[in-house]
Amino acid sequence: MPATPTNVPEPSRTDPALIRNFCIIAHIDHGKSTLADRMLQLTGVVEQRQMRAQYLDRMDIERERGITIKSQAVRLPWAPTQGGDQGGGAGATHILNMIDTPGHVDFTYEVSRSLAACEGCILLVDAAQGIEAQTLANLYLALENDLTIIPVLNKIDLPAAQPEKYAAELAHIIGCDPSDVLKVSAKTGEGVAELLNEVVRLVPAPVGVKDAPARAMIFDSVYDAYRGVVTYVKVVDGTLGKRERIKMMSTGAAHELLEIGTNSPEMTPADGLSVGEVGYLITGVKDVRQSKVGDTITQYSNGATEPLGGYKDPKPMVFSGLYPLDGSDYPELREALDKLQLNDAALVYEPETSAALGFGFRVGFLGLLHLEVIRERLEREFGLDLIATAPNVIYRVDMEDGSTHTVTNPSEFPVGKISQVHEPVVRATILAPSEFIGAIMELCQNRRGVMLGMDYLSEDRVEIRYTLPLAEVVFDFFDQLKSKTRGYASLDYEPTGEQASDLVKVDILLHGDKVDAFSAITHKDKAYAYGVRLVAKLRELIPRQNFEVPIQAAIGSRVIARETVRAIRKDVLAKCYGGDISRKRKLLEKQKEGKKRMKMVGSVEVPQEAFIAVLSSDSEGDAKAKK
Ligand SMILES: Nc1nc2c(ncn2[C@@H]2O[C@H](COP(=O)(O)OP(=O)(O)OP(=O)(O)O)[C@@H](O)[C@H]2O)c(=O)[nH]1
Repeated sequence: MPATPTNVPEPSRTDPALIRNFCIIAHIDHGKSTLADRMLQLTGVVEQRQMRAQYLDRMDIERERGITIKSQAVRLPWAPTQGGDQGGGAGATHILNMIDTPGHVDFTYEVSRSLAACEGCILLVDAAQGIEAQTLANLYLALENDLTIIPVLNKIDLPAAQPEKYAAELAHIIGCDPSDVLKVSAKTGEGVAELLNEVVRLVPAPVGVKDAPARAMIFDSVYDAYRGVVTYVKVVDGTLGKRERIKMMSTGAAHELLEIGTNSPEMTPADGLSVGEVGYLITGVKDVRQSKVGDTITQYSNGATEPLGGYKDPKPMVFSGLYPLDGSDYPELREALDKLQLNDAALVYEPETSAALGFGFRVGFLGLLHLEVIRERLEREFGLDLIATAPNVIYRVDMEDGSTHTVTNPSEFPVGKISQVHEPVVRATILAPSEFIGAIMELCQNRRGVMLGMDYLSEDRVEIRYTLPLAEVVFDFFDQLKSKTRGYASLDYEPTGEQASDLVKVDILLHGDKVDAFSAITHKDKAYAYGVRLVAKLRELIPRQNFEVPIQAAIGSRVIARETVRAIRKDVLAKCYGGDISRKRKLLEKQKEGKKRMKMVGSVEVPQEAFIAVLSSDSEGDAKAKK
């Protein structure tokens, strides 16, 4: 049941001057959920007896089960002096909309849409740990969106807390006075009421044109098994009313508003939403791709003509083949992908067959993190065991006969006379303490980067900009960057087009048969190292067979590396003298078990582990060992 506070009367259409839209940004584990809990409690939207730890997270679990959905935005009524120490009676009741940002900054576009729905943010930092990479990455995004930033140190109840030290650090980074940094304990609730007062005092009220045609920005879109897609919006101009016909401005598609309302924190229907208000709407669409993050909603007739800025069509940048370990799980994999796509506008896939891995899908992702999240969800939520082929980007291949091929799978790289191969490039921005400049430059140089510039943000922090081939970024670049900078560097990149490069396809042959799953497109200078490394790795992983198995790496018909797995099946009974039949049986059973996990590739048995080991993300072109 909606827990409507009894003590605070709430106006149905809020005066924009009384609205404050804010979000909490923090490094992982710095206490964002705990602080949100305290706010729900203090503002009375969740009654004491219903309160339990991480209230909003609890809804997350429910959402997975399809019962209710996670609140992307919670409406909190707050009269500024309530619970504060100013005294003098309660002020006017304000509406604070706390907007959740997607957890990871790698989904920069989604995070920046959530931030665009706010006028201010709380920058939460653990008082025992100080600023971390994600704090900074989020902070810079908030600054880009012109948000008012309220610096807050959390966990001041901890004995290890060093509030003075970290207040100075925070103040230095955002350019305020250390005394402006608030200190709270989300655990005990100390300082949280004062923090809410500061949100009212410091965060600007939203501004918009009340009588204009409606313009609402979609900052999140969530699929719910019972209600279809729930779209979270911030109304920038005008008013959206119940049962109104609306239009998605990027596609022109029309929908009827079946329900509109706010979350406090359960969904509460309302008559409409107007300037500055944040809430949800339901149109009955069944697929988030029809209600895309960043799009502008307006009235169907006499609507706005100019969309709000910032809409980008999600475009897959990285592709990988996903195959069930057990071929009979293929229908389940298809079903799982269908389900995930309902909630993920950026996920695209099509069926694909591999001689080595059987039936699977070629799946397109926004980036490597997106890939990992999807893979993890397929395995965790749908119980699938998967093999993912090494991720690759999209290549454009011009042939001498004038034709052009778009390649999303290395095994489809055209044969014949190629005139030029183009690959996507990104503009990468790396922020890190200046002591790591050398290590970062070395890494970028190794990845075929071209430096664009470098600036000192403070005396010991730098911003380094590079153009890098996307293919070099998607392979463990972030991991390498983190390990070379002790976790301090943050990385952001955006696509900036493509460049012609000297690229070749390296094939791996087992006993003369090409193994499509191991084909890779690499820079010519790295092809040899890739071939040698892969072949050596496979030799270690492929057990001896009844016959000799040559393992070769080749560019076209030219073999660049070769190893051999010598013949002879391992006789597991060789050392087993005498007549202990049970021991013999055990050994044979064990051998049989091992064989079950083999895949036949042509005439060669390859253990699953070989695929997994070879395709894991450290199978990178340059010979740098992963730390
Ligand atoms: N002592 C103390 N512990 C706190 C405080 N705030 C949060 N914690 C603890 O810190 C841990 C992380 O808190 P969360 O609220 O889950 O952090 P989060 O930032 O939401 O983390 P993610 O949801 O994983 O990003 C939990 O074990 C909390 O109990 C605080 O003020 N004092």
